[in-house]
Amino acid sequence: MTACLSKDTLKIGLVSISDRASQGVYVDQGIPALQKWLETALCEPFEVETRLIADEQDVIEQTLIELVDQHACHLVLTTGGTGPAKRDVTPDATLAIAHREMPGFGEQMRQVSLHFVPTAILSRQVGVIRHSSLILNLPGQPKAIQETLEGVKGTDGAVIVRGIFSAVPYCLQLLSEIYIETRPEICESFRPKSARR
Ligand SMILES: Nc1ncnc2c1ncn2[C@@H]1O[C@H](COP(=O)(O)OP(=O)(O)OP(=O)(O)O)[C@@H](O)[C@H]1O
Ligand SMILES: Nc1nc2c(c(=O)[nH]1)N[C@H]1C(S)=C(S)[C@@H](COP(=O)(O)O)O[C@H]1N2
Repeated sequence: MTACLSKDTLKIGLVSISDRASQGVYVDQGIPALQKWLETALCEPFEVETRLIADEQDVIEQTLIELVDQHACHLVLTTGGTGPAKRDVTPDATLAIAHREMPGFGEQMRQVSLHFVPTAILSRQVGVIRHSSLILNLPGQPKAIQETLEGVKGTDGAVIVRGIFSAVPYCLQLLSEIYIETRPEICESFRPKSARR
């Protein structure tokens, strides 16, 4: 296992955005799927702040602001509400509270997801920076969490299209100097040689 070198503990906000899960119509699978994937992929302990909320733009905005500004999450992952339906407003809320956009994350997620479903093009998911935090929208299907974070692999396990999490450790390092490593068999992360510790 790779040595964990960060002095600060990584703090991650996990936000499941679903009308029905938040009303108890079905059990939320978003937060458990996010947490499970992170436990598998990250080589070091991390803290989470979780929220299960309805598809209401003002509630989503306030939740993202709270997780970044009050809880100082280095990374916030949302799941759900990225499509074209009227109540799918996660990307709109994310952009409304963003300081800077990171278009590569949305582009790469759609690339990855097109290998799984032709309707991947319907996801309006975005990646943004607020202060020193990275916020990424993942689609709502629980299986989309692993797909987009980990990418597309062949039957032999070889990577066909890289998942977005490959770029997350270096992005966090550039934003807040936190240094995290991933387990390469799950998701190999990259940083320039000069940035490696
Ligand atoms: N938190 C969740 N837990 C379990 N399944 C979910 C969750 N969120 C979404 N799904 C599943 O993925 C599908 C697509 O997600 P999407 O975000 O578009 O939800 P939706 O159809 O707008 O409904 P809702 O907001 O009520 O979950 C849902 O219809 C549901 O089957
Ligand atoms: N990896 C992945 N991406 C996906 C999907 C999926 O199942 N897997 N579903 C697609 C569908 S059907 C829709 S409508 C959009 C938006 O989904 P959301 O509203 O659940 O966020 O995400 C797309 N992206």
